[in-house]
Amino acid sequence: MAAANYDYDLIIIGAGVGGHGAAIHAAECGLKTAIVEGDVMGGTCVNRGCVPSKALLAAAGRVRDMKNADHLKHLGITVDNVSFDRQGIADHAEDLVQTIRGNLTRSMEGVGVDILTGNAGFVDNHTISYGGAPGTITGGKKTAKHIIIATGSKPFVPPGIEIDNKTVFTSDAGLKLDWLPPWVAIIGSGYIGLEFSDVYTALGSDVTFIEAMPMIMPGFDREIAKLAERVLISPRNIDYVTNKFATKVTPGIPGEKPVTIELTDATTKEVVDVMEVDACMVATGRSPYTAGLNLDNLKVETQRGFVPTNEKCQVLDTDGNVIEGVWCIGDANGKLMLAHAASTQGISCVENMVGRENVVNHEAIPAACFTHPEVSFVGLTEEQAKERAEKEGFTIATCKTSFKANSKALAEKEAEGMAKLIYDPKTGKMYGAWIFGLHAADLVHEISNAINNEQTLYDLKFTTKAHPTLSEVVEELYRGAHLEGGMPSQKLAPAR
Ligand SMILES: Cc1cc2nc3c(=O)[nH]c(=O)nc-3n(C[C@H](O)[C@H](O)[C@H](O)COP(=O)(O)OP(=O)(O)OC[C@H]3O[C@@H](n4cnc5c(N)ncnc54)[C@H](O)[C@@H]3O)c2cc1C
Ligand SMILES: NC(=O)c1ccc[n+]([C@@H]2O[C@H](COP(=O)([O-])OP(=O)(O)OC[C@H]3O[C@@H](n4cnc5c(N)ncnc54)[C@H](O)[C@@H]3O)[C@@H](O)[C@H]2O)c1
Repeated sequence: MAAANYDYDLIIIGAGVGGHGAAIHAAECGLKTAIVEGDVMGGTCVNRGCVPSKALLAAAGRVRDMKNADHLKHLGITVDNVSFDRQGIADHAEDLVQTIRGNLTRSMEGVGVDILTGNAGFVDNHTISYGGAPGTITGGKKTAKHIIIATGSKPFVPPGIEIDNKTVFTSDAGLKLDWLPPWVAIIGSGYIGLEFSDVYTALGSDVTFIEAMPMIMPGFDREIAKLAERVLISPRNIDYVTNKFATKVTPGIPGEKPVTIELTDATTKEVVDVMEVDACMVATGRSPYTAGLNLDNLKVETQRGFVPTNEKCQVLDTDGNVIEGVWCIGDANGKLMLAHAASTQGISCVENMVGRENVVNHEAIPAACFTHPEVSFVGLTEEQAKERAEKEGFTIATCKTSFKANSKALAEKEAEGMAKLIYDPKTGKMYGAWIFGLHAADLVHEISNAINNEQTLYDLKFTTKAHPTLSEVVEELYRGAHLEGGMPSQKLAPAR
């Protein structure tokens, strides 16, 4: 039974991972819930993002490993004639998408969430209209006490770049792995660019990065980016240009006519080169997918397309006031464009709806780039932490450890890597952690959970990990951190 006078307690617009997380939790909390999807279930992550990209990375990673004769020889192994089937790898990704899309849909049906189809937009803050063809809203109307916008994002393509989805494409078409261009230029060296460079080079393509910022991997902690460059870029068939914008990209014809890319210097704004390559992937970020929601009816003005929200993900009107009953989560609010951030925000909104105060700490949300080896982090870079420390008047210190000191990594002969912790030596508060190395994506959670639970290094310094495990990399960080308040010896297990 929904709240008085409404069809539902909660309607969610968009069935991506954010919408899914909110729907499952709402049903568990006893809220009568519906989710409206204008396209296929699962959104970006399942259909055009995390899921197919990780399937490609898994297969390409195996190819890279098995072709790495040097590494295998050190383990006493010889493998001859490694080959792969491009279509087979593409099929693996597509099969996984189908499986996870089915699981996601059934999991919502299983807890009684109503699935409505068609594009949705607002009539008012408690009413949506849905069911028309994309871009139109002509179907039925439904009311709810609460409405969550979870409409996600689409690839951002800078002006001047012509997409033909064959020789010039974004991740949407790239994930289909229709062909393996001998030489591919990737515009943007963020998450998507890096992960695709890992896939392409493992499968034999050469890569050139075009990056607008003065350095590649500009979002990473500088020290980690330098090491990542030494391992992920320099030894591979990858080169790069930095401080250059791709200002004009013209598609080609595979095997006949090259793609041309006009490069403009970011400082002088002058065209400095025209590159010719076989293909070009555009990985220059993503734009919120909020058009068509009829946000005017709520007096909401988007900011570069993002829906303005407060710390609880409640939507704000043009005067900055909370619009009662309307929430926005995931890529559409732009707080942190990651799948698990979207779903955590969704759960948090539901908690607030049922009267349990909740605010997501985005500095405790981990992130990872699934290259081989992986990069992971939580919180701030050292550069950001220094800036904050200066502004807020505290000190920061860093502590580092190498995977070369870890027995498990050495046993695997994969000891190229480092971990770094950024903390306040007085309070033991952790502001950020960065890990580059084998299974970094899994290792970061211990630290992100600790930050979320507001644990300090005084709580963690002498915790124990099994030996030999990669987790001892994190143990090394905790033990190596210098605490000005002395050693927390009372935390040691009592002697027997
Ligand atoms: C190549 C790639 C790899 C990625 N890899 C990772 C990764 O490894 N880890 C990670 O954490 N993140 C990853 N991401 C990011 C992740 O996919 C997104 O952060 C996440 O999908 C955002 O979830 P969301 O629920 O906000 O939106 P989405 O997943 O985009 O879902 C939004 C849904 O809303 C629907 N919709 C939009 N408008 C309407 C409307 N008006 N009416 C009805 N329905 C509507 C859309 O059709 C869509 O299904 C990746 C992204 C890409 C592109
Ligand atoms: N493993 C993961 O969690 C994962 C994987 C893929 C994508 N994602 C998400 O998807 C989103 C999009 O990823 P992305 O890699 O496209 O974006 P990004 O923001 O990570 O990187 C974009 C890069 O492109 C550069 N750039 C922008 N315009 C340019 C231009 N005209 N010429 C040259 N360089 C230009 C930027 O300086 C930046 O380095 C990210 O926000 C990320 O959160 C996450």
